[in-house]
Amino acid sequence: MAAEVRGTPGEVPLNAHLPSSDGLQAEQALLGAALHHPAVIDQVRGIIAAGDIGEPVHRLLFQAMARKRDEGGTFDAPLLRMLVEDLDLGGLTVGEYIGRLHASATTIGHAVEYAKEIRRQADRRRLWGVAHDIKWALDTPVGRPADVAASAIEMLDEIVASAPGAGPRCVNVAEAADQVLAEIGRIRGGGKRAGAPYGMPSLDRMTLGMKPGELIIAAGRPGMGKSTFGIAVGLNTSERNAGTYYVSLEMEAQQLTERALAALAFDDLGNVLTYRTIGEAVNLTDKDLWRLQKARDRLKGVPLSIEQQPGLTLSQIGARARQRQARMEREGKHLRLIIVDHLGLVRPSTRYSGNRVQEVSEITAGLKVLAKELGVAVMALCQLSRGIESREDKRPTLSDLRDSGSIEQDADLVLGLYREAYYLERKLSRTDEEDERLLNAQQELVVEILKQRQGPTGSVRLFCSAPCNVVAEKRA
Ligand SMILES: Nc1ncnc2c1ncn2[C@@H]1O[C@H](COP(=O)(O)OP(=O)(O)OP(=O)(O)O)[C@@H](O)[C@H]1O
Repeated sequence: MAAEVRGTPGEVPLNAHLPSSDGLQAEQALLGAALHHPAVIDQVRGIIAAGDIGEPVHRLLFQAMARKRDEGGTFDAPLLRMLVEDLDLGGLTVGEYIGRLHASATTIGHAVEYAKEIRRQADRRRLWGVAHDIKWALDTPVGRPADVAASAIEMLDEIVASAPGAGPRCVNVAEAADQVLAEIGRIRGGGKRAGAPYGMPSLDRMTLGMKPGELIIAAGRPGMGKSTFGIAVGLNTSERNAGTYYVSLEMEAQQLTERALAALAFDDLGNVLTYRTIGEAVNLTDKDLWRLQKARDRLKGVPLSIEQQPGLTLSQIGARARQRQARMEREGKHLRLIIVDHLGLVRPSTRYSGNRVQEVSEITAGLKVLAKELGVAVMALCQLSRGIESREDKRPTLSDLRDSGSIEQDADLVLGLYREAYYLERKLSRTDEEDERLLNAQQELVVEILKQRQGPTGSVRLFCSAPCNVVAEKRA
């Protein structure tokens, strides 16, 4: 059987991958208890999986027990002997070992505690694994320290992300109903709705805001205003003190901030200050500079963080979002919204390399899991397929979602963004009627609610100044 793990700080022991004696005892006690009461396996499966069990023969027995329970069956010591190969464990067969586990089991009362200890030991072994990898990388003078750190963060994050007890996995429906009624009472009493507002009343009314755990897809053709919309929503949300994490895979933080400043400096008195002018810097008047100062003051203390590293994978986004959430909590703020700009630029894992449909499915499913795990809304901006351009009616539909049907499946809400002015402006010759339509549509963004899991579809017409990155409620 396995030897005990011993290590001094700074030193990675050779046997770190093996369970400690505490871990071994916990595994033996748990399996012994399960041999007397198979339901113990159901009880602990929210805490441990077979991969958490350190001793290979224990893992084998746990897998056989779990398989039986999955089939709706039960087991006892004789049946288990038949289910696993009777290997020689060095002077003892598996069959004999099962007999010992059965005979030495004392109580089932502590099964959950045993499972927690097994889990703790498994996580310690994983931590040792990371430490070992770091040490190996340091001893080997190839590779960049930043890459080693990135991979270590990813592995550490997997330990954090898979930790049990992040939230209840299964709730009783009556208790859930109590929670719904309590929430109704809270909102009727003037409390804020859970989640994050778009800050555009007509869209908030149609959707009830961006709820925790929701995946929202905001889709449109290039130039249609996806980033404009994403930034406007991010600003609105964070200005209402709802923490927002903007993952900008396309734009540098500076460009994004120029857009944010233009949006905040916007007034509807005709003093146009575009983000392009801000970026150019040379044509700014004193008044413009004063407006920019005011806009900058509005951003003080606003919980909006911009991630500007391109080429992030989904698990890197997840790891950074968790760090961001922890940091915001420490600062007394709460992360409510993650915006990914845009979905097509999330670097896929190597798992489905080349199969774009599977890659996109993996990313959208992962974003949905992230939303649920962190209890925040995730909005992913997404490009629509070129097919629209050859249609007479260029308003977006669900079938224009490129690459994968899973976007539509995984999303709780799909918003199609459409600016008719974009197309009319580019027409070589316009009829009088089109000229009039252009006049009306010049400052309009239509948000088509193409799918809403918990509500109606429909469309919302918003005011939009694309050059100033403003999207807002239309004046009556
Ligand atoms: N100064 C300006 N004058 C006129 N139009 C502008 C100006 N600045 C930006 N725009 C327009 O605003 C739109 C920018 O939209 P945005 O970047 O939000 O689109 P997007 O859907 O995110 O596009 P992409 O997919 O190409 O990133 C573009 O159509 C662009 O032409």
